[in-house]
Amino acid sequence: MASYKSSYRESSDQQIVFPPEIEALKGQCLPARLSKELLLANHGQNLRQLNDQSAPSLAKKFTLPQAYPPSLVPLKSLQKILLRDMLLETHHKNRFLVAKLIGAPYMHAGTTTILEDEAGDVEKVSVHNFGDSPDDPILLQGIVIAIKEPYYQLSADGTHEIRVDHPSDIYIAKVDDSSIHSEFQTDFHKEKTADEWRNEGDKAFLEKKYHSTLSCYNRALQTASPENTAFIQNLYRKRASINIILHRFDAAKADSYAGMSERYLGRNALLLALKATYELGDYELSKTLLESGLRDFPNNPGISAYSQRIIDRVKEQKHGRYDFDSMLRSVQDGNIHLDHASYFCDTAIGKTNRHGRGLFASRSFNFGELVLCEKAFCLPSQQSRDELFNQSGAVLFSKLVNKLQHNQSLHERFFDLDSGDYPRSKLPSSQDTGEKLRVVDDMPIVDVFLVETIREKNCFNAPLRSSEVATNNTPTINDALAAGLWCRAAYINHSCLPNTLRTFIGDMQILRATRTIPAGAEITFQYLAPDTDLATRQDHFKRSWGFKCDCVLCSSEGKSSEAMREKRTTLFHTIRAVVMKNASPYRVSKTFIRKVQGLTSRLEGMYEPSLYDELPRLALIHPTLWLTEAWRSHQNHDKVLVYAFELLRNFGLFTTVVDGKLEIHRSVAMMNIEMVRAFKYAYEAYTAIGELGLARQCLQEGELEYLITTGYSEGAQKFFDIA
Ligand SMILES: C[S@@+](CC[C@H](N)C(=O)[O-])C[C@H]1O[C@@H](n2cnc3c(N)ncnc32)[C@H](O)[C@@H]1O
Repeated sequence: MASYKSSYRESSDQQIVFPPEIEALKGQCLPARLSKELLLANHGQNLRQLNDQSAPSLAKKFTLPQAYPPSLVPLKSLQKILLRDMLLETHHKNRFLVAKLIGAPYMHAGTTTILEDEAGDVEKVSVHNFGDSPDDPILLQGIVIAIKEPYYQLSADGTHEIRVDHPSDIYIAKVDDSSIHSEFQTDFHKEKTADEWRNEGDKAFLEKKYHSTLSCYNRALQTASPENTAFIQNLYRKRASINIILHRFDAAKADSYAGMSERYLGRNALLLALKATYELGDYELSKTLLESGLRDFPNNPGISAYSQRIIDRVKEQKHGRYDFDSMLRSVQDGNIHLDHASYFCDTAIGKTNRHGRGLFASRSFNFGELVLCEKAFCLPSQQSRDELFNQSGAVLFSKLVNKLQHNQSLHERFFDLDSGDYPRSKLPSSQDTGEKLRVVDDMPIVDVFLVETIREKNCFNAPLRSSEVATNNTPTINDALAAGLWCRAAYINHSCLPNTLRTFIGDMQILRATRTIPAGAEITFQYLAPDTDLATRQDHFKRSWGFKCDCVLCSSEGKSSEAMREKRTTLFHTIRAVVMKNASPYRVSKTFIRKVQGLTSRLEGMYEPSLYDELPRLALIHPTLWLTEAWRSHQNHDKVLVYAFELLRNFGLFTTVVDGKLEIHRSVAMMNIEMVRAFKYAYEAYTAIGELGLARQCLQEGELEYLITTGYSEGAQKFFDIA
């Protein structure tokens, strides 16, 4: 979680220092503006320079002096402003600027172009987070836009520009747009007929320029005669399919409904509505659409193809029944966005005593049982991961903004997430219903700074497949961790001694119980595997999420004197250094093993029994794992058993053998793949000394823990080396 620090935060943390002559311009109108010719010439030069450079990177740094809120006011309630009246370093509340884009756009960290206002003044404008793309720009030369509550930015080098960060602050003018009261619009918008716009859209579609297609279809719809319903409905259907391609599912759903006529309850419109609702995860509505589709068009393969998919999704959503093997196969084919529904209906969001909101069990869960399986709200694709390995937080941010910008129905789910003390704007309410308005001037309101704060506090780093932990401890580039966001799991609070463990297959997050969870109990997991040193781990939690962990382990560890904690940490590092000299435990002499054993016993003596008798002892985990493996390489089965059970005990899993049966107490146990290894080694050792009952029990226990730590049972036989 939270490994990426956004650039806007960096810049707001570090105040920009302006030279005095530039500082003096703050809050002033610009004394002398560049001429249109000069500005366009400079722009052209920038454009050429940019073309000479390598391709612009999506994750290129962007800077912003300070966060400012998006406009929540409809255009009709804002007052127009001209460039000449705008003040530098000022956010012009309650104002809007109407302008025509007169430069060719170039894309770097955002889209930069030149605008001209209604008085003929010109200025550079840079629009960020708009989802614009170099091959298929949205902010085309010639279009008219309104910038709501514009921010006039001054840079330390004395350059200036209109800066737009919130996509909902850009309004693209329609044909004959009365909301912006401008003469500007007419020359560009009225130059083609509806037919011509549609044909141009079709042409752009064939060239795969989907933004252009959309813009042409919009113009065709705005220009078409209202009587021409067949033409209009056809255009809605066309636009619905483009919206599906662009993942604008809300708009696709609305367009497909608008594309259904009474006479022609169109097969295509129905299929499009089915696709859009399915992609939005509304399987109940998809089911209803499917039923009418099967009734009216029984032989349509496109519609019938949804039958089994919808049945499966409902089964997953309601009962948590998944085919994990097929999920795994899909990911192996390089696909990370899996066609599965989320199961979380057996959990509930509630208030905790000290940690804000949390997620609670609505029923009891047995050890190993699936508690939740959630499809990512957003997880960048494999290609983005490879390209921008170190920038996955930036990619996630950009994808989140894009998704929210076009799918207002997802806002409640996302914007309800924790944003710490970020000052949220109060959304306006509808006069009729009193409901919060999330759309103003037909644009879903997206506060990009809020999106980033939510991302930072709520995202997880995920591998492509958690099974990698069983074979490979360091992920390869293809299996690299990428930042993603899962909205339900984001309510889960951290505990160092949690009751669940999360794993991943592609974009599905799987959560299993690591002990029995009674109904009503809070569900917790580890945000980070806790560092052995209390101060270091508290520091991680503080820096990344702003909290101090007060779990039983941290509280008890806090009662250990600082001197004792320091002694433990120092000895732990000494053991690590000694062991690292002989990195592999498989080729070491017994004398060397005994040396490590001696040091480990000393470390054990530094854990006060009064505090740790019933708790994990984190610093002892690695030494005892090493000793188990070292004795295993010498086939000393008795020693393997001693250290395997010591290892389990250090994880907080206490075992006793009573009447030839293993009894396990796991109420404070942590779990990871090393614990599964301990069971594997104990199974092998018991088998070797002929204790077959205990061997079987260790194997069964280990297999269940394998399922929890990797997410599924595939690969367990190989891991335990059993036929
Ligand atoms: C992913 S959110 C978890 C849900 C959050 N509690 C909420 O109210 O939406 C992460 C935030 O929860 C809080 N949190 C999580 N674990 C905590 C813990 N063990 N102790 C205190 N606060 C915690 C912190 O404020 C953290 O930034």
